[in-house]
Amino acid sequence: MALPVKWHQWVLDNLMRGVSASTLLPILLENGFAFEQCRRVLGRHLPESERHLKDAVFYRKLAEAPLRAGNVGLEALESEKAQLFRIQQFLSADECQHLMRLTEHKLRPSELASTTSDRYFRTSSTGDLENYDDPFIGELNQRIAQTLGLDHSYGEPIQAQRYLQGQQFKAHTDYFEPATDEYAHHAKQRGQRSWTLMIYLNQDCGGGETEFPRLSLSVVPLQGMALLWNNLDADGVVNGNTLHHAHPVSDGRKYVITKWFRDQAYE
Ligand SMILES: O=C(O)CCC(=O)C(=O)O
Ligand SMILES: [Fe+2]
Repeated sequence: MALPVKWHQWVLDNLMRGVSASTLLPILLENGFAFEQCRRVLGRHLPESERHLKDAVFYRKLAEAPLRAGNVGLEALESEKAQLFRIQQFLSADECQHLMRLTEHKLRPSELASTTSDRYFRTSSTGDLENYDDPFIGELNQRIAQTLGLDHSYGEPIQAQRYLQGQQFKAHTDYFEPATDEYAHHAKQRGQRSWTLMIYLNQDCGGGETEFPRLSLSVVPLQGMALLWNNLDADGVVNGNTLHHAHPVSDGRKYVITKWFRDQAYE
């Protein structure tokens, strides 16, 4: 993906004014653009020593991580426009029941990383499962990290989401939009979001499908099934094809687990 036109022009204007590519590169990276995107526009202006950052290797490894983790039952739902997989029976029915009971314990209105004036954009409730002194949460965190082939230090705290009838999460991406306040605020400490792993805890609800409109794919909740996708491409550039919409629940309740990983670990 090329840089947005406005930023492309900003780079060209600065190069014309004599600002060095080495000065522009860190500014672009700080605003959430991937090294590969920057390299494409800065090209030969970058000194030889800065043309090949380690990042390229890091993001390629990140993209391959779940494939290298020796997962049984990893099925690709899409591999060209995005990396999207499912694993059926990732959790047993008993484990799902246990997590739903925990979730009911303490819920808060779900938050949004991006700013929108639409009060109905995300109407579910969130449970912060890490706050409970429950040994299964640690085990689940470990199972998720192992499945993704990533160290748990890259993970955000595990959450559950509960949707009552009529509740939904409208079309959004899980990554932070580069060059926005949202990116500056959320990515400041631990960088961009990379992989998402979510698990459906029940299937006895109407509606609640997770639709990926740019992949022409709609996933119906199935108890215990995990969906995992890379919010970045293999160059570390945010992948807009991962746009997804948790459709309104038309009957009953829907429960899911969500776990996001970052491209920087906890210190
Ligand atoms: O509930 C779903 O189907 C999707 C949830 C989701 O996209 C999210 O929490 O970011
Ligand atoms: Fe999402």
